[in-house]
Amino acid sequence: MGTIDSFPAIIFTFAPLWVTWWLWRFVISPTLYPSRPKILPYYIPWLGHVLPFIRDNNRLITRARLYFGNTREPFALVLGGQYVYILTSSKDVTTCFQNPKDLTFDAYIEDMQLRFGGSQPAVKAIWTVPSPEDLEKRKNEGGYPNPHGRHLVHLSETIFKAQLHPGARLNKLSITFLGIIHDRMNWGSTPDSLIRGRNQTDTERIVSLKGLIQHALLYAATMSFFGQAIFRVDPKIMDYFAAFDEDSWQFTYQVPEFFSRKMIIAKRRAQRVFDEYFNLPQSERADSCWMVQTLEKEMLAAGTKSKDISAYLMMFYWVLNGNAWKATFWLASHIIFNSELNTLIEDEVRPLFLGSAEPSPEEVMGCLNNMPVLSAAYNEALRICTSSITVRDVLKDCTVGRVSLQKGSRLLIPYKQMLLDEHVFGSDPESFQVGRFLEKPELAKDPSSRSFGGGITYCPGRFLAQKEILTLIGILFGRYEIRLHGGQHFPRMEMKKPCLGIVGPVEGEDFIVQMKRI
Ligand code: HEM
Repeated sequence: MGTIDSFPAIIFTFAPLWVTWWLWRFVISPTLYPSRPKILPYYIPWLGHVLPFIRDNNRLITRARLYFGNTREPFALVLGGQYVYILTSSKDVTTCFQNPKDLTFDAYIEDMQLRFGGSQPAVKAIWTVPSPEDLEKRKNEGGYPNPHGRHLVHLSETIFKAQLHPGARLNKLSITFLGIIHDRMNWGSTPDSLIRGRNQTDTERIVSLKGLIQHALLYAATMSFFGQAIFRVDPKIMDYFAAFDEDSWQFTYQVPEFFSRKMIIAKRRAQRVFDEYFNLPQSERADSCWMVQTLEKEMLAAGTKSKDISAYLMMFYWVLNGNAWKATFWLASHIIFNSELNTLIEDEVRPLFLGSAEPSPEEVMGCLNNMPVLSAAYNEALRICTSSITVRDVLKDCTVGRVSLQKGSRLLIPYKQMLLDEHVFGSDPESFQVGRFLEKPELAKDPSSRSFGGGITYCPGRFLAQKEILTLIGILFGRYEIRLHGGQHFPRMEMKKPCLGIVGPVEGEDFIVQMKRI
């Protein structure tokens, strides 16, 4: 009874407060401070837009963009009491990338390192700028050149680039990486678990497209970066990773353990493999790539322990493997689903494999780079399936476009907003149409085409990613005849789970294909 009586009292007390708050926030304040980004109205103070953001951030951001008249001016959301600015115009994004001093990535990456299992002292050590004495000592020990005296996090960015940007080191790694893809795509290499059926002479099979692609790319990446030893520690490393990756959004959004047990168990298993791997003597891991060895040496020299090195490199393993197989899966699916495109791609890639001798991975790669339909399909597939978001923290009050951003806020760049801009990519931007890039190949260089991000966090793996994706597609449609096995609907993109990279297919959805040797 008392509760019912007090209900109107609560309403009468809080309603005026709520109305005052709402008017201040969404009417008075924007009038007084017109240069600040406008905030999308919301109803519950502090919580703000948290729930719709987690449910489907792209839908919320699109709603906000349209609410503000589709001007693509920066606007703000409120997520758990924090202002989060959203950029949706390529011009503003370019401005943001030109200001890495005020708009930084450091706090976000530090937080990720801690959550990935790095200890406080190790994370502190890798963020500490080395003293001149330490630099001199490292130089004398033959450490990786550090002329600007960078702390290890920024030094590792230069190490990523030294391995992954075009040059001798990338060439060496690519020969191993692409060679393994060629090998895994051999008829005899497909694991039985991926084969659903075969004819008597085993010249035709029914296989899971997703399984085939995921297996070949994860295996090639794991082996070429970390060598045999990681499989000796535990041959199931790829399974643990795949199980973690399936629900890795729960990790990003810090979903409590009770609701994310499957992901947490898979992550722990994968992390244990990395821990044991980095505990092995280095001589047993001599076939790992230059970058892994160099990062390990630099981290040891900075005083970090093997467990912290393992946490850092497991984070790298995630970016290495989280996106490429998904992009390849979508590209292959679109080719298979569209018979006209299938024929065009086959016409382009088949001649590569018709000779009596098997072409070398480098020969194949050299040719794949110059195939207009394949190139257009690659760019279109990336455009459609990208859901990456770049995060920056506003360290100092600054201006982007016509609005001023306040120190202490966070800024997000959801690339999907630009990749689906019909003013750039033409009508019906959500549909897959190879013609967009076939007719205008220069679209791939448009500032709105940013599947690999930009600025200081511009994906250093983009060159390798392109090589692995094109190689796998080239072999799949060049060596084999691939057709859908019976009527199947096109696999759906997983839009219900938040995603910060390339979107995967809905759990359990796949294309089951007939694969025939030619
Ligand atoms: C289709 C495949 C891929 C896509 C779409 C992709 C996309 C991206 C994006 C959007 C970022 C920037 C994230 C941000 O700004 O916070 C990024 C960062 C990064 N990517 Fe990729 N990536 C792919 C494959 C790869 C591969 C194969 C590697 C490694 C060989 C790799 C290594 C990295 C690294 C190390 C970073 C962090 C860079 C830094 O913070 O300095 N990526 N990637």
